[in-house]
Amino acid sequence: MLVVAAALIDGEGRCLMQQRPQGKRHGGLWEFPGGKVEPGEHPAAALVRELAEELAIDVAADALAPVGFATDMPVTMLLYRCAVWRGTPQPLAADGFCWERPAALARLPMPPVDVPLLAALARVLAGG
Ligand SMILES: Nc1nc2c([nH]c(=O)n2[C@H]2C[C@H](O)[C@@H](COP(=O)(O)OP(=O)(O)OP(=O)(O)O)O2)c(=O)[nH]1
Repeated sequence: MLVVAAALIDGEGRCLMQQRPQGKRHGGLWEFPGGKVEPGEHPAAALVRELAEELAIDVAADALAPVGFATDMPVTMLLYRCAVWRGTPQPLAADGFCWERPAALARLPMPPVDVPLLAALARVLAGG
């Protein structure tokens, strides 16, 4: 299963994470917004679609920069970062969300595939 997700980064270097609804796989855990890539869909286009559906924001595909990928079978997740979008993110598909620096986000319970990707994001944002 190919999943795409976004690290939305605000002007203070904080990243948005959202809480998966109870009752879903990994319900209650904190995740990057995103979702499954549909058959034949370009991954960046899938992420633009998911961000519109989940957060009601407009993102241009060329504003998405790859951070890395990780696998926790059956999920392989591609993480992109994005610092430019139109609109104010709304938690349309989540139980809530928060903006925190990656070091603070590491304390939140999250699905296994997110752990190495959050660490990769922290390195990228630190410039290393
Ligand atoms: N969006 C997102 N999904 C993640 C993350 N980490 C992680 O393991 N996943 C998993 C949870 C889901 O199995 C899959 C994402 O698919 P989805 O969000 O479109 O699927 P869903 O569970 O909401 O919908 P469904 O399977 O009930 O149809 O990837 C993450 O950080 N962000």
